[in-house]
Amino acid sequence: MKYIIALDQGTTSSRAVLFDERADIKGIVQMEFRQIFPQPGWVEHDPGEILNTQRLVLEKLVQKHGLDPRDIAAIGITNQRETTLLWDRHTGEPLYNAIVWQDKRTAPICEELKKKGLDSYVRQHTGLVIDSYFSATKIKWILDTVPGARERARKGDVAFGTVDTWLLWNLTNRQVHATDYSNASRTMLFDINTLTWDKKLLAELDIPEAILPEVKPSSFHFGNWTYQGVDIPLAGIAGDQQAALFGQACFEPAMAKNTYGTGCFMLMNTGTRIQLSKNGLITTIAWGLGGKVEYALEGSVFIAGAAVQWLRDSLHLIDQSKDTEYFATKALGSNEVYVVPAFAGLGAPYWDMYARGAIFGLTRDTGKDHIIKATLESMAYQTKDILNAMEEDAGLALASLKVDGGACANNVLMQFQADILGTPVERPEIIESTALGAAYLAGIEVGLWKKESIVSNRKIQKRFEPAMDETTRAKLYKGWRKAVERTKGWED
Ligand SMILES: Nc1ncnc2c1ncn2[C@@H]1O[C@H](COP(=O)(O)OP(=O)(O)O)[C@@H](O)[C@H]1O
Ligand SMILES: O=P(O)(O)OC[C@H](O)CO
Repeated sequence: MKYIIALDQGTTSSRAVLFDERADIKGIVQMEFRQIFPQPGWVEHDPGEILNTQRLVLEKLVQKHGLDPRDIAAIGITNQRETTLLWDRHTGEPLYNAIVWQDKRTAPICEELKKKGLDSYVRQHTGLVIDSYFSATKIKWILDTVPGARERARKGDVAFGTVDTWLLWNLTNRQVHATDYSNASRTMLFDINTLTWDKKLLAELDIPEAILPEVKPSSFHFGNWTYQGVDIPLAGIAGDQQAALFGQACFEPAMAKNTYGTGCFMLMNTGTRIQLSKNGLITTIAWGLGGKVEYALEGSVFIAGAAVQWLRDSLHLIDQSKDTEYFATKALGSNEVYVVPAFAGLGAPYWDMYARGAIFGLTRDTGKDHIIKATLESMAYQTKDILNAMEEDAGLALASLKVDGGACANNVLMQFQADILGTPVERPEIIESTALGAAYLAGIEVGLWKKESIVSNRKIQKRFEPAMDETTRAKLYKGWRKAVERTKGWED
């Protein structure tokens, strides 16, 4: 029996997932790591913790299942995207903590770019909107802030990477400095038309080209992880949301999935066509595979499951994420409270770096249950904002929404999602689509699987049918839009 391991380096935890030849999950080892909030709006990770937790879960998984390293056909890497690391090529020492995708400190740099009138250039070339979400301004901030950093970078002593690149470089014993097309397309420095780094944007931000990784297909033999003397191919890399699109077998244009993790990310395959959104979505590379690159439209919501963590860790209203289902059930039928979790500004389709969170509709009888329920519902409302934009861009209505990610295990949330969309919601048997996608990409490269067989492997576990009348749906959604309007531009 041969195995594939997926390394899923997420925003809040590092996971290693073991798949057998049938792509069934045989084991998962997971470790959370620290979220560092040095100032309001700033979010950092310790690069050493990212690496150590990821290495530990990988080694634990291999040991726990008594795997012979020769039976591990390949490893795939998938990762939280945009999060930015710079390190010394000689010592491996990071120049600064990893600046996480949610971090808002570079909003002023974005304003400068906007003032220079670069919005449409950025859109045309990178498919993105100018926002602190993407890596480019985070790189500039580190180069501007760490003494001597830019000089060292010019001399070729510094490497930049998103998390996949950091892991790959370390797992290959500092041999390979590379990334894949899907991750490169999240930097705001990569031209998605020509598939090259964009010289004009590099110059505007004063980022030396010498720090950049090589860009390769997502299914590719990047290098080896040597374990107990055996070389195991690192044969796939993709950003976690693109990996989930792959894992859900969304291979044809107009096929879409929505992942409910820390954030919420809906991606729709647009094939080999670059489609620019008229409704606040971004255009991204889905993957590079079989000698071509495919694209996707994406709606990125910054806070989804993270709002549930806020209920747990900051408000102490619940002990565990899954408790939300119990409390929300107690408040079913009451819909007057809205939580807008704009803790890190608002992403698609609003793109407001200055929005901040708020709770609306409080009355004397509002209790814990209502706030918990409204927090869950905020994920569904944000998803509706995105789906509306996507359907308008694509000129079609989705027959059903494919879901995955940690929070899609919540039945109350999924039923409300179907209700508020008026569209059925399909939950697959394997909700670890991200890891599955990374495993598939690696397995294809080493000849274990074929893309065609992946479609027949996907099984639905539960389908949620809409049960809400149109008048109620319209009334509730109107309330949500009103609430969102009032959170915009809160921070000066
Ligand atoms: N049953 C649940 N109900 C609501 N939220 C949940 C539930 N289970 C997990 N979550 C939320 O989902 C997120 C974890 O999902 P996961 O896909 O592991 O995220 P990530 O890859 O971003 O770390 C957490 O934010 C957690 O609070
Ligand atoms: O860690 P996740 O699963 O919330 O994903 C984060 C995204 O990749 C950020 O763009």
